[in-house]
Amino acid sequence: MVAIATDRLTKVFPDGTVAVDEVTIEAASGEFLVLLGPTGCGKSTILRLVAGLEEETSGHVLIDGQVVDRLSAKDRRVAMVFQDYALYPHLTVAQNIGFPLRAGHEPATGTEARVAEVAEQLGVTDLLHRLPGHLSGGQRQRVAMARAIVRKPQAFLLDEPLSNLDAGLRAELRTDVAALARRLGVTTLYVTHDQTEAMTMADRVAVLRRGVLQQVGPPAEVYGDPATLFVAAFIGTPRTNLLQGAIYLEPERTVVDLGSQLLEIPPNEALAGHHNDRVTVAVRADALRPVPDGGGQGPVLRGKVRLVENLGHEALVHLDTGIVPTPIEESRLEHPETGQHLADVIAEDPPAGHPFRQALARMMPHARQEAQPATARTEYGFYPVYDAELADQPPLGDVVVRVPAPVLPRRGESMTVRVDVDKLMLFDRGGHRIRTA
Ligand SMILES: Nc1ncnc2c1ncn2[C@@H]1O[C@H](COP(=O)(O)OP(=O)(O)OP(=O)(O)O)[C@@H](O)[C@H]1O
Repeated sequence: MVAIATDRLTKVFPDGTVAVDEVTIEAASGEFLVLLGPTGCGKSTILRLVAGLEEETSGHVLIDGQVVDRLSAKDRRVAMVFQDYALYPHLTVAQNIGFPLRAGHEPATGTEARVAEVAEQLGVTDLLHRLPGHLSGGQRQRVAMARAIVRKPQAFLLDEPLSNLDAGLRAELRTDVAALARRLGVTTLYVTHDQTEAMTMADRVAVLRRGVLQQVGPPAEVYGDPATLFVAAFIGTPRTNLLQGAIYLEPERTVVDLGSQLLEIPPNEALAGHHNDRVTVAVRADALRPVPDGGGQGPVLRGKVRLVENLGHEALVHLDTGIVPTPIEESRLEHPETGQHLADVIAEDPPAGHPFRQALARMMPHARQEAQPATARTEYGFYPVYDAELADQPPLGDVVVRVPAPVLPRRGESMTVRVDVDKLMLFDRGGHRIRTA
């Protein structure tokens, strides 16, 4: 098998859209590399450039170490599978799978055996005589995969192949697809905007934003050690709490002023140049643990319960802490999962007068009552920035905490959470990580 690489690959469309911006990545031979990012970040364009379906503006595509910029799509020997299957409706499953062999004028004798072999690998042997119209979505996708591998490609390019399937089938197929790629040892580039898919399938994940590569690493690394604020925000469910703050270095302690509350953090040499700097504190729900009111010793945050999302085995509790979140300057389109949270829908989208928002507000009449931009209330005097253009109302100081069932708090109750400061992540104003470990 062969490695697939891009070298400062750039694509600017005629209308000036920079879809891919100097992206350099390499999928090692046999590796399953997932390109992850929100809608419009350039994932599909990268795949199409690698496949030779699109011409790069600058930079190179390398297959097996060779620059293939001048090779036609057909000569690159990579197989691409799209989300919409694109099977021929009037051909049977067997004919669909065998189509690339016939189109490639390979001897008919070998075709049948090869079709039978890949049908077996994909578990579609029983369907060989059916027409695509008589298959389920999952079956169609298996057939599309079978057709893609029938010519023993050097690499697999998969563009959101599971996104048309329902959730259950998607979970099942994602295991199958990853297992198949590994069994065949084919180098695979897999595009998705679904972080669960990326985290469960990938050897490594490449996170993209607006055409720019943010970070490449194994799933545990991009989750646990994000390089940029965007990666921290995009990966993780529930969404990472992103809080505006400022750092104060004092002889006897190091403090992050969060506007309405202070958090003492361990002194760290990496912070030496950051006295007085505005930062974003990223804290995932797993770094927060409810403690009895008062909190005892150690760093805590305090807030009022604003919303309890009961998930059965646990609940996600939204605390109004008065701390101002850092806006991530992304639209809902860029972050499709956001829409699943009712509170976020109300907080972000659609605009105030919209009937949908009014309907939601009737369902949750108290949801935004206390909205106030936080102002300095600590001795350090840090004022968070509230950008009125990014939301039509001041954001609530929402911090999301996991609380195990069955003892769930109620709305309006006070709550104290202990912060595991070793898991705090700090980002500078440019969104770059300030590494403290
Ligand atoms: N032919 C084109 N002409 C102009 N702009 C284009 C063209 N194709 C794509 N784009 C733009 O390039 C950017 C990247 O598009 P691309 O399809 O690669 O994104 P994506 O990350 O795959 O998104 P999705 O998940 O929605 O498929 C987008 O802003 C898109 O609107």
